[in-house]
Amino acid sequence: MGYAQLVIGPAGSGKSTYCSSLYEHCETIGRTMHVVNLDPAAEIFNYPVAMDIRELISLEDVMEDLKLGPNGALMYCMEYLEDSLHDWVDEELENYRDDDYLIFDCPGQIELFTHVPVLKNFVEHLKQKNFNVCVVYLLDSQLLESGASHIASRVKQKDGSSICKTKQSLD
Ligand SMILES: Nc1nc2c(ncn2[C@@H]2O[C@H](COP(=O)(O)OP(=O)(O)OP(=O)(O)O)[C@@H](O)[C@H]2O)c(=O)[nH]1
Repeated sequence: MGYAQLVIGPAGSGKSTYCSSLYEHCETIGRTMHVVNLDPAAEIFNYPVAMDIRELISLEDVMEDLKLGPNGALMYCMEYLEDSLHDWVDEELENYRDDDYLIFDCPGQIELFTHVPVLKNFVEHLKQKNFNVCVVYLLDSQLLESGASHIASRVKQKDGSSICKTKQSLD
């Protein structure tokens, strides 16, 4: 069995910092772990990148070729990743032994979790590949003082669609 930890949370909440600290900690205590970059927009890393979505697809290429903005291009990249679960992802996972620990540094855009099932399917795929999966959700602790100011409350409408409530509407 392999072990996987998905690190998620809003942009700038400290996901990459957490991954890099965890990597350093594991090095110090003599444990092996590998950090995977799942953010096609990431450019600078403070940890050795073991597996990198940018080897599969580049955000810049998508923006240029498909004339998309950064958010649309990110969505495209992640759906491309989903389409590649049984080839690129599986081939990359083959490089890791049964008892290896993988940490996935994920993109922060909330749409990837609310609008499309990409990350959910990614987790399901890891589980099918015999990975024991957990998720770490990071949040700036200062935001805890005022929940309504940052939590977008998803409300089901009568027709089954959902809307997001912002601070103003919550107030
Ligand atoms: N004060 C403080 N700053 C932090 C902490 N963790 C991260 N930072 C800083 O916050 C900024 C963003 O950190 P990142 O690790 O890049 O955050 P991220 O969630 O990976 O960001 P995205 O990749 O843009 O989604 C950096 O300048 C970090 O140095 C923390 O625990 N405390």
